[in-house]
Amino acid sequence: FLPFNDGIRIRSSLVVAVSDSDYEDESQSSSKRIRRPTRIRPKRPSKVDGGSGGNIESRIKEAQARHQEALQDPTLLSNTKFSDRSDINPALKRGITEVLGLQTMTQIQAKVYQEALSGDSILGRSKTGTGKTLAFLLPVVERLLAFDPDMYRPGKNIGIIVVAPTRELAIQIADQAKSLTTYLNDFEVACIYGGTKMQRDMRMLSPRLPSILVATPGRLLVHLENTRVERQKFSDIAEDTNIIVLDEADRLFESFPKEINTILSFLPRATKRQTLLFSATMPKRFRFFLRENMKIDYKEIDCVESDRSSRKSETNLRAQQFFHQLDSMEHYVPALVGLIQREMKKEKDYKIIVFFPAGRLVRFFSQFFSIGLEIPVLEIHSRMSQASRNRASTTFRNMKRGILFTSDVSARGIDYPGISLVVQYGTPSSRSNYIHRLGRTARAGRQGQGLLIALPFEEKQLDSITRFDLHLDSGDFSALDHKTNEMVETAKSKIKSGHAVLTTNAEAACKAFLSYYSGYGSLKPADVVRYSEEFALGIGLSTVPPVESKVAERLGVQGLVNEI
Ligand SMILES: Nc1ncnc2c1ncn2[C@@H]1O[C@H](COP(=O)(O)OP(=O)(O)OP(=O)(O)O)[C@@H](O)[C@H]1O
Repeated sequence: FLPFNDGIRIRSSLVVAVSDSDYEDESQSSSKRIRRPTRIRPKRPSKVDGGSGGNIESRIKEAQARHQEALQDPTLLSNTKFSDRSDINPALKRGITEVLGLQTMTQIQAKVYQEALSGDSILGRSKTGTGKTLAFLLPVVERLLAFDPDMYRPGKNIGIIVVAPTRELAIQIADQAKSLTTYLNDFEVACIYGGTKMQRDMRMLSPRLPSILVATPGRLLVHLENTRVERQKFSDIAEDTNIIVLDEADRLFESFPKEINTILSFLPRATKRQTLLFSATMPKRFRFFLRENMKIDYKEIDCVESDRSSRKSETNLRAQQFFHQLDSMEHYVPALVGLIQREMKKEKDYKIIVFFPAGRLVRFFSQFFSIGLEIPVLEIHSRMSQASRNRASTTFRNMKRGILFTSDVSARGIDYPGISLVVQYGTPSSRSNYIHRLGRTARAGRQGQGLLIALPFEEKQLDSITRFDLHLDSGDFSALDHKTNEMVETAKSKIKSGHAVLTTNAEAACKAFLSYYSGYGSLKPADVVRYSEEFALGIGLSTVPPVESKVAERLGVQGLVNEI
């Protein structure tokens, strides 16, 4: 974490009118394709947050089913029904029960509501899939409604800014805010994120400002530093925003420290605003960082620590966790194929997410499966255009059965309904990362499974995760049936002979493998190159494709690979 200077204003001296060019936000995307931004308008209940958008009877049924599922996790719900609380605005209650389809507050929702309504800053932690989104949205909207006109005027101020680390998560939060506020008048929700045209953001910010603005850090910062809305500097508008929420706060501070630091410096001082920080994980160094550097006097609400009944106390009780150790890189591809086939046979309504360590690996394997093995697979990673990302995300959300290959852009916060299995193909970089990826399954009382596949050289990394009570999955995935084996070999021979799509992506995947594992644990450069060569052979290439000398030097493998 970088040193943090909350309260010190860091401003760009140059404030320019918005240009027509694209801006990227999270450092992840190289795409220049443009997506129409989401203007989220309340009052029109729509198909959001797993809701059917159907008639009232079907929504009531859905709500009852959701409540029954929630009851399956004895640690999830509190004793408080939303309808029992007289201090929740009736219009918000309607949004919660009729649109979101919820009856009883979860533990985190009940605890945060109580505390946040007073305006205190909150550091909130509860396990993945326990309803943190509504836990922060409900009290802040309720507070906003109670503000005097000198604090907040609808359309003239942005009441609440919510920052989330990925675009999909920002969209999801905005969707939930829209559902919650469906029956409120004079209340708008807007969502801005990278990969879209700035001009379109402007249409969401003017002529009226939204009550809630959900944003990714990069795009928000661009507006704070450069934009004028109706001739007013956006940064001056933000000076009057008294409530800020940082969702997945540990990730935001870890990956975007400068951006978050600067964003907060544009807002009212910590003592004058309400700051809500949420995540399922609060690593020690993050707490230390907050204590040392942030001048926020926050209350801590930790629903994880209080849950001592569970041994696997940081992961979700309803997620069964398995691991499998690959004994040779030769098995990398067959084990992946065999595993997917096994799961497809095992569950009628399989809905599987497979996490890979890099976007280029995601791209290659989704094409290897879709083109080479005729097993359709969706992909989401930061190397796609935002439009394709959104399309894949919506498709997967609505699928009863399907497979998504993805990178860590989908690791946090994303709430795809009904995930039966989360596979982590390669040991994740940290405990937190493991918890968040696993948390895409077994949400809100549902059951699910997680399977971590450790590569032959990842034993040590796996050790640091054993505290999660992983059970061994000793299945022999790599023993493929004759037909599948033939298909794998045919796909590999296409790659060898220079298939237009597969070969290019195989080469990119191989470079990504080399690059990712070069910075990994205590692997020696010669070993990284050896494993990369074995990976290359496994996907049909004859060797690691040549890398630029500069890159080889950066990765510490100069002289060990072919350089150009
Ligand atoms: N009170 C409730 N009763 C039943 N289900 C709920 C309740 N509140 C939220 N949910 C459902 O729980 C699911 C997970 O909610 P949400 O995405 O807010 O979890 P989260 O705690 O933020 O998870 P993550 O840590 O992964 O971001 C959603 O499908 C949501 O509709």
